[in-house]
Amino acid sequence: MSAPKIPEPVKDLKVEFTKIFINNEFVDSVSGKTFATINPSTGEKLAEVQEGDKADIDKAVAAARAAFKRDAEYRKHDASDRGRLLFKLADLIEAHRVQLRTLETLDNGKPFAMSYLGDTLMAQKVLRYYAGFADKIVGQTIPADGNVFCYTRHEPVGVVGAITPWNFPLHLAASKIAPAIAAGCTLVLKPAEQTPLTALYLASLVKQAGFPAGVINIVPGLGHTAGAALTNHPDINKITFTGSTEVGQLIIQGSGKTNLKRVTLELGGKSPNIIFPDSDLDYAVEVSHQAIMANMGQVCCAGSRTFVHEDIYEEFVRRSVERAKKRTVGDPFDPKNENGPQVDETQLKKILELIESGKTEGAKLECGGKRLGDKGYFVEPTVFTDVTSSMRVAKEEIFGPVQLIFKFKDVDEVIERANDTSYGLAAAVFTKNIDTALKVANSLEAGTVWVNTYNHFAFQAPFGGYKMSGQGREFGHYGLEAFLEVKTVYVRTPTKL
Ligand SMILES: NC(=O)c1ccc[n+]([C@@H]2O[C@H](COP(=O)([O-])OP(=O)(O)OC[C@H]3O[C@@H](n4cnc5c(N)ncnc54)[C@H](O)[C@@H]3O)[C@@H](O)[C@H]2O)c1
Repeated sequence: MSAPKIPEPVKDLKVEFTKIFINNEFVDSVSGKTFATINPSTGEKLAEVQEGDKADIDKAVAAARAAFKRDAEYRKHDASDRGRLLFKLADLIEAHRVQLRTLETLDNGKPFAMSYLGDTLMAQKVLRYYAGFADKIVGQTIPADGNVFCYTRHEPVGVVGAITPWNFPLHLAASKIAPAIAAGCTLVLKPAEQTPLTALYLASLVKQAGFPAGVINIVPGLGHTAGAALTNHPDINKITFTGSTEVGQLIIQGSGKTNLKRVTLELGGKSPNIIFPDSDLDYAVEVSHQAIMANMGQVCCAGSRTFVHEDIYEEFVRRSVERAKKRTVGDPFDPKNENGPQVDETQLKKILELIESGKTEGAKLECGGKRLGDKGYFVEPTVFTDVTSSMRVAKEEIFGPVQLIFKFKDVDEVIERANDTSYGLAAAVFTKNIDTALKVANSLEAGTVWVNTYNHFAFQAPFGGYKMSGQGREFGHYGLEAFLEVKTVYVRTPTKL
């Protein structure tokens, strides 16, 4: 299929939805508090949003629990009705895509085309993928020993708490909602405080789509208050979380301290991208550049450690630096810009501080390294060489447009170095040699490995991390199972069946 034409953004879009969404109603916070969401391109306030806290989370969880009761309207629906609701929500996102994309770019700063490709389109796709699953969730009949008829039922895990980050706000909100609803759960979603606006717009579409009250609730708020209240809530059966490894650890602790709620974690990464000398150099340089620079480097599986074979190292570095210098940065609504701003001042400062540490620790800054302008949170595309594994830039997730290029000599050495990280989200290898490709792919400790490509995503396939990059999987059938409990039923029979 050819890529659809990207339409013009909405001019002077008014922010309509800033309230907490509980029981299909937009309401103010119990405390009366609000927080500001900022346009990262200008640093100016976009809107004041109602700030949910523990009392609001309690209300939302009570609404989701009531909607999950066995005699509630939602539980009496046919499974295919849940699929129909998800299809309807996807259609509504498609109908409102220009408003949603405009809002995403205003709130997050990502290029308008990325708001289409990375968010509204992904949101539609994931909702449609799981909509089809709703009436295809099947158990087994089991030839158990003894005089019994034995079968399993796959039942919804219950009330789900979903916590999302700011880098793909709409896409990740939809990615939590879709499998939870397909499985028959109800849900309370807390979007990231930096980018709450598209999730709140989505709330208005939830109501239009016809979801019964309480099935999907959306509570904007801060992490250490609203997020923590959800994590520690005794009446939440499962948390599905995307965000940093540090907060992932708090979520597991919260589960352990309270009711052992199920937990799925999609966390950070420091993903290796390995280039062998037989690869197509122009292609490998471009894909490796995009692997780290796309979405301003704010991608959990970004190719943040580029390992290049010594035979092509000099030339690869030369071309990568040339490419990084050409990358256009500026107003994300201007289609000629490849990068917009980083999401907020905190991220800007974190990235600049890590760049400084790289320079102090002896890495060679080939290009970039500075803030661009004094308005908004723009960072120059940056390339470092002569990086060693002990440097902070090599170990910590920078989450910015900073490429690190390392030199290697042979396959076993690079596998070892690539795996020398506490993360394990993704990895890539570029080579024309199938034996090398398979050896590397099978040896890397990562949840996803790309061969001769990067950042290829399909909702039909699972995604998730080894080691400290996560727990469990999202997407595909694996992602659905994460929202299901398995019940085994034995029925005594007079004879062996
Ligand atoms: N693996 C993936 O699929 C994936 C995708 C996107 C982002 N990420 C990771 O997310 C991180 C960037 O996002 P971030 O800075 O927003 O992460 P973050 O962990 O600070 O925030 C993510 C979410 O958690 C909430 N939160 C913060 N403190 C909390 C607490 N104490 N209890 C409960 N919730 C809390 C935030 O409000 C936000 O909604 C990066 O590390 C990135 O790699 C991972």
